[in-house]
Amino acid sequence: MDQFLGVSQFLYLFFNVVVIVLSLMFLKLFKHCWISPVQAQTKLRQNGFVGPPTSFPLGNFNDIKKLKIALVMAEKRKSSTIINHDIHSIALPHFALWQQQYGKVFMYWLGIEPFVYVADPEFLSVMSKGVLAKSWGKPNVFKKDREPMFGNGLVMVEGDGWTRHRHMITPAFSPLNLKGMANMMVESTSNMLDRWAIQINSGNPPCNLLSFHSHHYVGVPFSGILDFKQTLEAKELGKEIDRLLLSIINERKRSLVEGDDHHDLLGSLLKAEKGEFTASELVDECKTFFFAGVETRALALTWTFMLLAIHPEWQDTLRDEIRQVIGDSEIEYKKLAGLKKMSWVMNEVLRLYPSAPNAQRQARRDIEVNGRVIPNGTNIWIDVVAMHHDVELWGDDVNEFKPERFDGDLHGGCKNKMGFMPFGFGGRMCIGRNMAFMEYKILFSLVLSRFEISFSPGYRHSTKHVFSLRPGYDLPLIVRAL
Ligand code: HEM
Repeated sequence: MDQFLGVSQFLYLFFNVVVIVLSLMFLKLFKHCWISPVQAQTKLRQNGFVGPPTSFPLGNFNDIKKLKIALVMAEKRKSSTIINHDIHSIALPHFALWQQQYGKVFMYWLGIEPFVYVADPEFLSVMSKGVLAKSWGKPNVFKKDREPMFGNGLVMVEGDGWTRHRHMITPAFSPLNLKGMANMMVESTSNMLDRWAIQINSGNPPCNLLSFHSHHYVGVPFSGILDFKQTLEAKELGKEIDRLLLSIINERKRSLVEGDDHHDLLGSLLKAEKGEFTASELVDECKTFFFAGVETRALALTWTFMLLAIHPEWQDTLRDEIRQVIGDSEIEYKKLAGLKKMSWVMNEVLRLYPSAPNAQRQARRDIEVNGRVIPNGTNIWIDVVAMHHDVELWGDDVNEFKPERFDGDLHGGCKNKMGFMPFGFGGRMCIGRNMAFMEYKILFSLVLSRFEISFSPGYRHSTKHVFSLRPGYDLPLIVRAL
């Protein structure tokens, strides 16, 4: 009997502990999913942030999805020959609609995460003045998705860690190191163009330049749950890339000790950081260089090919400049600065079709902007496409391809300097921008000296926003040798 009482008391105690643990877990979940979002919404509303009605637990996901589907249907019905650079409502239909209803700063929700949308450069300018670069957060909600690509590299790292990483990496992008990389870029581009020439001679001239961009897909918040298989695949791929990079880094370290110099980014980084990064930090930085640098550059090149195909007069203008600045001699790093019109073209391409169509931050403390408080933890979505296509900032010709607007003006005549930000803003501005300009100038100097570009009749103009801003369809071009 006593034994039976002992067992039943134990079961009673066990049951109570289970109930208490489950209740605590439920309360934690309830606070995270319900109380905290309601508190955040109340605070944002009290501070004057309004936005589209939201519902639990998806926030505005369904509205975004519906608008995108409606757009795809409309696009399919549209004539295939129209090329219109007024792309904001095509790439980001939900933001275009909400902007009409709520203005250039408003609140919206991705699931249970509050976002403040910003397409007002004045607001952005005041907001960024109040926060040190190292004190900005990157939205936690995206971190899981981006982990396989960036790890805890410079794009994602925060606080003093960011200051340390940025300080150690900056020398790798110095003019001296870029100069060392220039010859390698000339050589590899020339080899690629030789292959183009062979392709053309073999009677296969149209060239689909979409091969320039990679096809990785980056999910949106909750995609881990909604698309479990893809998340798992991304994780596996991330691990495989880590292993591969680690073996390359170890090999490079060995050859550096033996005095074997490499003039690429990893070579420059290893020389500059003097062993202060751990092996896994180096792996993360290599991944970061690849994913932050490759897709953005590939898209800048892709959109430039498209715009130069529409504007053969700009191909001629650039050819004249290349003849004057470089002539028949080899391309040298120091001459590239003279290609001013090429810089205008690159800026104008990145204005109309920014490879990085948004910048994101997360407040790590309350931020006051003109008397309104963005509460700690709020995510901030800066819509670069909207600002680059804002008629109030650029004037009536905002959607025209006019590289000359950058003649003598780094901001292309934009009424607010923060309105043009293809490389981001503040201390976290793109570390690779000078490298990107160098590579762009080398590539187009070589391409335009040898080839003429025009559209293949199959081209259909459209844009698609999947993390970056990509062409909606392939980009078939006709490439003719000059
Ligand atoms: C056309 C080419 C490129 C474009 C349009 C571009 C654009 C951007 C943008 C918009 C940011 C975010 C800045 C912010 O959040 O305020 C960024 C950051 C960054 N970019 Fe680029 N980028 C390009 C090329 C490159 C290249 C070639 C590399 C390196 C090889 C690179 C490495 C990075 C890194 C590491 C960051 C993070 C910087 C930090 O947080 O301190 N990018 N880039």
